[in-house]
Amino acid sequence: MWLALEIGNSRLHWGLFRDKSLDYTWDTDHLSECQTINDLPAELLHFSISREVGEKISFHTPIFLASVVPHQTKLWQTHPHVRVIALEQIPLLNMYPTLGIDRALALWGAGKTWGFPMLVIDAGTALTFTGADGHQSLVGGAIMPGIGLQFTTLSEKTGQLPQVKTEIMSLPRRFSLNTQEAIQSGIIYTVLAGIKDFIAAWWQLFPESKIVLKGGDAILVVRHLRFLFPEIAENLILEPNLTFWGMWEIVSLILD
Ligand SMILES: Nc1ncnc2c1ncn2[C@@H]1O[C@H](COP(=O)(O)OP(=O)(O)OP(=O)(O)O)[C@@H](O)[C@H]1O
Ligand SMILES: CC(C)(CO)[C@@H](O)C(=O)NCCC(=O)O
Ligand SMILES: [K+]
Repeated sequence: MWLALEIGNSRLHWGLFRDKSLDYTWDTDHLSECQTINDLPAELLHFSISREVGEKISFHTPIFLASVVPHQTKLWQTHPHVRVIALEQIPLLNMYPTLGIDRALALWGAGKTWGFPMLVIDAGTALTFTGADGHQSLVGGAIMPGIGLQFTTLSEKTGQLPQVKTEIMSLPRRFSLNTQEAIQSGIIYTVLAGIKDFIAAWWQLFPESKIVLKGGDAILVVRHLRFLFPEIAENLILEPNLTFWGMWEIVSLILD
């Protein structure tokens, strides 16, 4: 039994693995800077998870960590049972040194599960595209501000734009007559058009490629894509736990 800990820019994502199965997943907040690992033991692991999970894990349960937030990595490295997964441990070819470990793991996990070539779209804090060819070699990708970040920066960096709700249940009018809807329209339609365009460009290169979507905003993205571009949406695979599958692939090599 081991814990997978993915440290993203917004929060911590946890997974509890037993053998090949991912028994539970949950999210918690980042550790605050003043906390040390000695403050946490049980409390932290039990924080915001069910009693059922809490009883299964202890301070001694091994934690395999993949992080894209260096100062959070530092805090967790003081934990005696934490092992940090590094880019070099991922067998993907043609990686560049500053590639995010989350992107590499998600791509590796997706390719191992559904086959290469593969494109992963992560609709998280940042919205990223990451693709590999049929030889398990990184082709490359793109990074843009995620949906939540676009809303937040717009309100924070302007004098009179409000913070608007990110969860857009139904699509706004494209040409809006109020500020809130105009912001939603601008962000959601350009994000969806951008995703459609990247997918079209990828399928030009790799017509047979599967595409997998993950991240905090993935469900929102798929819902709207279904409405606007159903032929694209029906070919997407939604897998919230993609990074954990990538971690499982790597950790089972280590534990063998
Ligand atoms: N409960 C939630 N807490 C935080 N963000 C959420 C939540 N539900 C949906 N979101 C959305 O998810 C996005 C963040 O995605 P995610 O949680 O995958 O990010 P992350 O922790 O930074 O991971 P990554 O670094 O892989 O992007 C935000 O844009 C936010 O709008
Ligand atoms: C792009 C993010 C923030 C997505 O989580 C992360 O993968 C990261 O910090 N990447 C480093 C830069 C890169 O992947 O090229
Ligand atoms: K940064």
